[in-house]
Amino acid sequence: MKAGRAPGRDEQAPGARPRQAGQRHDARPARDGKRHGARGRRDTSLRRVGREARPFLRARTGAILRLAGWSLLEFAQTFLGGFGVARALDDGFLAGRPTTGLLWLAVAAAAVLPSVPAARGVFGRLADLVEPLRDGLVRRAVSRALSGALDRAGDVSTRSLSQVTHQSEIARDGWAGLVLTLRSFVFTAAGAVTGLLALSPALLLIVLPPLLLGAALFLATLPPMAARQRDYLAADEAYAAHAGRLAASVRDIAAAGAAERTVTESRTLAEEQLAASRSLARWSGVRVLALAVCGRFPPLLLLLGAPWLLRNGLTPGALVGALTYLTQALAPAVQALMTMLGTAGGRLVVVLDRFTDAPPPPADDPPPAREAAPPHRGTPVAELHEVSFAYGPGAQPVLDRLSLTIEAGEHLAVVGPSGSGKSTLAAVLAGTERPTGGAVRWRGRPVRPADATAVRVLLPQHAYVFSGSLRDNLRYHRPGARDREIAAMADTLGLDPLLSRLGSLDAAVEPDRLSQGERQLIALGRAYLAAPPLLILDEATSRLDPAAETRVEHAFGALPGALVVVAHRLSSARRAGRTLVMDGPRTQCGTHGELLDSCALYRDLAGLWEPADGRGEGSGRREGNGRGAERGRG
Ligand SMILES: Nc1ncnc2c1ncn2[C@@H]1O[C@H](COP(=O)(O)OP(=O)(O)OP(=O)(O)O)[C@@H](O)[C@H]1O
Repeated sequence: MKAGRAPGRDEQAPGARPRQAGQRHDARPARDGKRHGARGRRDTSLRRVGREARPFLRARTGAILRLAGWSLLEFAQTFLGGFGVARALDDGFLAGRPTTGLLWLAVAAAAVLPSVPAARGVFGRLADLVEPLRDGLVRRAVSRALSGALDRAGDVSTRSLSQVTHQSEIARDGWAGLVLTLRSFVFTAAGAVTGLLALSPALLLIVLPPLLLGAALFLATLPPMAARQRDYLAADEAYAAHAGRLAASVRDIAAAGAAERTVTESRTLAEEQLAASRSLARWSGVRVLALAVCGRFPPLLLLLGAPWLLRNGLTPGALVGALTYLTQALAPAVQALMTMLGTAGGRLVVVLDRFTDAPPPPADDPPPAREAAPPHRGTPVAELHEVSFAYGPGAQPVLDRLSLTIEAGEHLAVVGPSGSGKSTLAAVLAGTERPTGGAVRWRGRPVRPADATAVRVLLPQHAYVFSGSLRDNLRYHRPGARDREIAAMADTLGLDPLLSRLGSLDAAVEPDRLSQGERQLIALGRAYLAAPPLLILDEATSRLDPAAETRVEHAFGALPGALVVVAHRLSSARRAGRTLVMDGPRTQCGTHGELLDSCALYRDLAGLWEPADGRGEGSGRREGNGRGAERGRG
């Protein structure tokens, strides 16, 4: 048999590993209801961040007031900038008094001078607001890592390390930028509006509507942009995690023949990332529109309304002063604020939410969840209808119009000489090879890759075991399996000696230090815990001794699903209710007794196997289900 050509759930590469118990950040959110889910997350994340921000800010009221004090200089500078220009024109140059004009210009210019000590003061006070945030975040990440280390190793420590180093720095820089920009905007806007009011209240009639409209539009884009930002980060993280696992498991993927599925998964993740970035870009477009309305429309409207304003008593100096406020102070401040809120602000909320997010629940918290409801005995689990298969257009068919029904509770053995197509049949049944003719159905429905994990487990000869704890290896298909279920499984399948040798379920599994038989036992153990509707063992017990194999097959035979065993011993075929004999495209199906009577190839195989099995056939014609050959072509 070709080991690992047909990947089953056990043969999934780490890139396809199911979610571990307690892993809260689902790297790849389901497409269905994705928006809905994102909305729910965003609402709670904003609320969570807001709830934690309020006491933080309350405790730093003094620092905020000191920062505001230094920022008053910015207010004065803005106010004098426009007002000085207006007075210089009206009272100086246009009134024929150039000296007065120059003096007012000097006043406007002098207002810039205090900006140097003001910047020093602002940055000094800024530290009082920013450093405590970072210290608090680092403290939180460290304590989370310590409690995580007590519970379990793994994801938590990786996440905490990123929080201590990278994410806390992003939060600190984002928070510092937000405070600086917000403060500057508030005092600049206040200075400009006061100046406009001082020059002529009518100016506000023209300037305020576009400013307010743009601000409203911008605020409306914030929640969806935060959600898109979060989706994008999640998609980015999912892709990065997938790529990281791929890099570490290229050999496993090749060994398990999971390349095609891995490529499909990579493509899906890349498409999700692309969709998230496109959506983010669309909202960025709306934000640019808001910026334009806010920053560019007021000066434009002022110029358009200039004749009306001048007719109604506005002086030319006041008009130029107002333009100075709009173009030199307000527009840059609005632009800086919106850019800040739209980029670093969104990131800040997302990153802070990671810290406010509750830590993952303990590993055993989630209730054990079977991946599929147990099938009713006797209902068809897998059906082949006139199935043909060849490895290439000109190649000899390996399967030729084979029809076969496998029912829940049934135990089917597949036997045949080397190269007769047993592994190919296993792959076609498992849906990893598509038939070139005919149809395969699972539980009455055409095979869909999306159903694969819920329907079947295919174990090849070479078992896939990964570095990690024994518990993680055994719970690979059922992350929620409890320790007592694992213990019961170990008892049933005969894993206890291996468990004792390794020490405990927490023991680290080093695949290279396990024998082939031990690896097979681990793979069989996780398949038993998963109890899938269809279990296909493609020589998956070949490295077990006959007694262990008997124990395992009896245990699997008692499960409610269907069991298909590519047998390499006569004893294995005799245990099955039915046996399918493959001889290239020719097949024959029947009970052990029927086949001994009617199938020369089976008799030959039985003769060859008997000595190796170490026991005679005796009168061992077991009762099968008596269905006989279903479809063969001789
Ligand atoms: N990937 C492949 N490409 C082309 N031909 C293949 C491929 N895999 C198998 N075959 C051919 O298909 C036929 C059936 O192979 P298959 O592995 O299914 O037989 P088998 O009964 O499982 O053999 P064994 O018991 O030796 O593993 C053989 O002739 C084999 O050479």
